[in-house]
Amino acid sequence: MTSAELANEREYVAALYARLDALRDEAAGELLKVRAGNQGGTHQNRSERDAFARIYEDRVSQLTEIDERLAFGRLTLDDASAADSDGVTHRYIGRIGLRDENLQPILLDWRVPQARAFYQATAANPLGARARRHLTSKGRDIVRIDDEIFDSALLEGDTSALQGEASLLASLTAQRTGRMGDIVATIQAEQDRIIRSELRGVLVVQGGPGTGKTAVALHRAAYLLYSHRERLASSGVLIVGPSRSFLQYIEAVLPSLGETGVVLSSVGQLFPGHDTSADDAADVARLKGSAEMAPLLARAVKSRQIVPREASTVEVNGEKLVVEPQLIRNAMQRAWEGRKPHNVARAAFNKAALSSLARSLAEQLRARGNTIEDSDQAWLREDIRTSYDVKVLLNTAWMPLTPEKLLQDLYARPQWLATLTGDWSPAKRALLHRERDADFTVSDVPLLDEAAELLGEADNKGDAEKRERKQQRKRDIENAEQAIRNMGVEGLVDAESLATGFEGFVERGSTAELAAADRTWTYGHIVVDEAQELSPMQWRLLLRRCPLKSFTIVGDVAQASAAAAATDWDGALSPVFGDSWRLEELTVNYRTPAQIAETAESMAIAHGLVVTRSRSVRSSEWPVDIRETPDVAAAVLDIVRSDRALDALGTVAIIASASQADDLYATLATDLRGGIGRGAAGLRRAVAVLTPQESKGLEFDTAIVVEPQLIVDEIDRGAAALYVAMTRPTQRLHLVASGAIPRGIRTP
Ligand SMILES: Nc1ncnc2c1ncn2[C@@H]1O[C@H](COP(=O)(O)OP(=O)(O)OP(=O)(O)O)[C@@H](O)[C@H]1O
Repeated sequence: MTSAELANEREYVAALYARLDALRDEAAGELLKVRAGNQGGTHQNRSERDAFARIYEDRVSQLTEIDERLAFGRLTLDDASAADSDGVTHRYIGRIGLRDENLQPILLDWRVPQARAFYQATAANPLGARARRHLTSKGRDIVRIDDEIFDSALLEGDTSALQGEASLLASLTAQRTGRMGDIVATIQAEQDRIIRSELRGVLVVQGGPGTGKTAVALHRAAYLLYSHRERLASSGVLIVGPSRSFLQYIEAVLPSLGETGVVLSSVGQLFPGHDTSADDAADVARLKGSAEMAPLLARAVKSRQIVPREASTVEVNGEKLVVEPQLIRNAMQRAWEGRKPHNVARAAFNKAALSSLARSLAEQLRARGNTIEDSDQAWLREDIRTSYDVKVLLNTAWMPLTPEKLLQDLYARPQWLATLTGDWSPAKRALLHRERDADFTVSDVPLLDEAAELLGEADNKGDAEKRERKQQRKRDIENAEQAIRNMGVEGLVDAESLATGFEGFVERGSTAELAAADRTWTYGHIVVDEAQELSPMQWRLLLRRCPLKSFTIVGDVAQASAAAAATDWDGALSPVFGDSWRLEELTVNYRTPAQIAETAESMAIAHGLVVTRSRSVRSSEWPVDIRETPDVAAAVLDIVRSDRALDALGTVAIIASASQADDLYATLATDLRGGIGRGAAGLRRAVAVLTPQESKGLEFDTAIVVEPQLIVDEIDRGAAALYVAMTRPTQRLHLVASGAIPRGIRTP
């Protein structure tokens, strides 16, 4: 690399920033114009102008925010027709695409097909590229360039220029902030292939800890939103993660890639209106997650459609009428024929029962010598409908139900549960027992959803309104597309944002907002992270959210530690997707230094876990530190202090089983005061105290794993939990124990 080359790049990137500033000024000018013209016209004209004003505002802030690392790469391509005297063309790759005044591209969005070679070219398969250059910037300035040459003709005898991994290593050793950042500048070829894999079907990405599964899943979401904007704008993308703290950790990645229209949800939040984070004991969670809960709930609903054992007498306007059980049974039969959910079918049941009752009443009155014309049927029906006795009779036979009530009854009424589970042991039934007012747990969420599916909406009006809202959203997007064509601003604004701008017209909300609040919403694509943890009931829920079965599923079966989790993909996925899913593997560990990864893998293998071996891209200077001491808290404090002395701004996780974590936090908080936090709150502090479960998917400069043998012994699937804990650090791992050190750790 010569200083002249660096100077050239500085000049080019400075010109890109100049263009960025000009575009921003232009958008700001347009905004002023739209605002100035914002009087008069029809209501619709005004509303459209409001919408455009919002678009320009967004555009201005997007162009302002993109300032960091606007351009990060350059491809050198063979091009005989190029104006360049060397017969080569350069293409710059960045976070957004830019064109000059003559509409010639001067910067390519990283997601366009022409940018593929930047991520995938190799010397063996250069994909038309002769060289690739990584640009490292500080603020707006380029401070370093690193070249990879695929064509020997371009080498100037100096092969030390082959240092493509330099910017990757720089980003990997950078201090962790407690929030995940994007990796657009350094996406690796095996990752890029997964990111750009086609939208259709089910893609499963398996990889050991730190292989970039989460990073890849998020960049794939950004890629799909960009490449399939038309389809995904109105249906939306859902990203599911294991916990709120995990969502907090990843939430900045998509906005930094310019994508805000996704729904992020933890598994505990997938049933709108409930936000759960606590879970049941392992054996209870395992039962609640098992597929046998689906037929049990179906039986529970069916058993709430009750044919009376004996005839009953109802009073209608002073007239006594005997109602035989057969009349109710027949009405139920009619309702079942419609194959509708319980609350919806109830309307058909009521209708059929009321008609039969009206007929019986008419016959009874006629038998007594009254004249009843056909035209009198209507008021007879009305009399029956408003009769208190009839209401009680029909409601007892077919009560409207909510998912919450169904589940609470099932848990709090052991006798009813017993009638539904004749083949269960009493001990198994007891697992479900709990008080009616107990809080719902994460494992209840898919059961609530299953129940809601079986029950349907209690009032059909709600259903109709939701359908209308969805249709309206589709119409808004079509109108927005038309408006964009009319105003000649294609490429500047997208229909999704413009349609959202129409909400001034009627308060409707963005696709993401609508989707998040609506249980019956079906998404265009779903990304599931830490997917190995999902139970069969959770998979059923997710499938209902995307019947088109367009999924990206990432995880590591060796890290499966939830009670109802699967230990192989086939077992987890075949009941949901059959064999129509494709598997990709990630094999390079970007997070954990080699000596830590090896120790963790050795422990995992010694405990019988099937790990996907991966290659660490680096090692760090700190060997795994094992401390055996009777005073664990003092040792942890000592390690935290020396770690802070080594790296005052780094992040530290203290990972301990639940029985230890709270006490440790209480002890350490006295010494570390505001610098330490428990659970998700710890992620905003220098030191976080977490259980292995809470640490899932996260990473820290240093991890201190406390009483590792207790983690193995106390937690269901404890070895997997310890494997998760040991693979969190990017630099240093300490193990502190007053008791035994788990098998496999001393002999890496
Ligand atoms: N191509 C890349 N360039 C730079 N950093 C990367 C790249 N790929 C992954 N990383 C970094 O490696 C770390 C681990 O990535 P990530 O959290 O996505 O791994 P994971 O496979 O989901 O791990 P786990 O299974 O342990 O949750 C993150 O800091 C991520 O930013």
